[in-house]
Amino acid sequence: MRWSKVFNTRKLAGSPLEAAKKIVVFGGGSFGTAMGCALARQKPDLEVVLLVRDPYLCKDINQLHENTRYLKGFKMPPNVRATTHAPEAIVGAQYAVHAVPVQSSRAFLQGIKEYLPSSVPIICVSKGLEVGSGQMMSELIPSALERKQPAVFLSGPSFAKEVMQNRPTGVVAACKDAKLARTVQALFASPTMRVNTTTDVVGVEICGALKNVLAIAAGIVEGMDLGHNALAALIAQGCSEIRWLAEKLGAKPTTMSGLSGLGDIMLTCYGDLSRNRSVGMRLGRGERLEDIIASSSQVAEGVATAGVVVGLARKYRVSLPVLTAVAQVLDNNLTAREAVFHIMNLPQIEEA
Ligand SMILES: NC(=O)c1ccc[n+]([C@@H]2O[C@H](COP(=O)([O-])OP(=O)(O)OC[C@H]3O[C@@H](n4cnc5c(N)ncnc54)[C@H](O)[C@@H]3O)[C@@H](O)[C@H]2O)c1
Ligand SMILES: O=P(O)(O)OC[C@H](O)CO
Repeated sequence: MRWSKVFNTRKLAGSPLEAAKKIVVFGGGSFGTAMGCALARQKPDLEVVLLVRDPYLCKDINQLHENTRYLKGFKMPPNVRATTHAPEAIVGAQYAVHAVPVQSSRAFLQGIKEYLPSSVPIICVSKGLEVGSGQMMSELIPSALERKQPAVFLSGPSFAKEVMQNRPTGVVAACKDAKLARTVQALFASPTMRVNTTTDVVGVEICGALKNVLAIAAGIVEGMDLGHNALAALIAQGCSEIRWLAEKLGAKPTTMSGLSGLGDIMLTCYGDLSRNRSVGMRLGRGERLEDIIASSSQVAEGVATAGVVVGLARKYRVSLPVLTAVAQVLDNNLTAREAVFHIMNLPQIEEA
């Protein structure tokens, strides 16, 4: 009740949502679609354009008002449409929501940079670290565009399906420019979406990337049927490891206990809808990674990010037994059973 009162007073004329006429969404997968629809539901005359690659999916979205590949069975608001034509998608847009998987983001951004004015804020929802460069999205975006671009990093516990169902969700908008973070807060805030703000971009990004790796570990424990005790101990250890690395990178401790930290860790490690957790579950049951990836049409960012974490652990001289064991299992250097044995037989420690 209190939320909706705040919401009603905030949505006065002159708000960012009121001023917005068109928003482009890069990537018409599950989360791009869900966040595009969340915006479109708030303002029927807002034009939301999904930039997609597949002309068949594009046709379905425009004719059936349904994303038949990524969110089958959900009707999309009539003010959401799709196109495969980047210049047409981008022209006149006041904001760009970036929902392309991290490993494809550099090539994607290089491809559209000439059409995207340098003043248009990117609202990045992708979570992960780039293989090779080790960069976070806040580093990758200016690097790929070869210029400064205003960017906000929106993260937190938010399964696409539940956003699409308009179920209550809380996220955090991170930007060094607090005013821009508040603009994005006002854009997405609704009676079913709470948006906190922070200037801790590094903290929000590292938590969002590493929780995917931890969710794979949680899935492995679940898939091996090791029990509730093991799962809780693993997640607690994983939280410590994320905190150790995040602190080295300059993240704020409060971010760890916030929506993008603990909130998203809990959702992804325990929630059945997590793709990363389900990759882990299948690994824990003995399936091969190649087969799991071949049978899935959706991205599990933790698979690529796990390898990057090994490099970060080395670079910042921090011991991350659980997170680095995930990379070892994914690379076939350890079986899931060996990884568990290895972690259980590490020296007993004082809690830190
Ligand atoms: N699904 C969720 O619940 C959720 C929630 C929060 C954040 N995220 C993050 O959002 C990002 C996108 O995830 P998703 O769930 O939408 O993924 P998805 O697998 O459902 O869809 C990915 C989309 O990106 C497109 N794509 C892939 N490579 C591309 C390229 N080179 N150029 C252009 N488009 C390309 C695909 O065609 C597809 O439309 C990920 O980083 C994910 O971690 C997802
Ligand atoms: O399905 P996952 O594992 O990619 O997780 C989705 C979101 O990041 C949850 O907040």
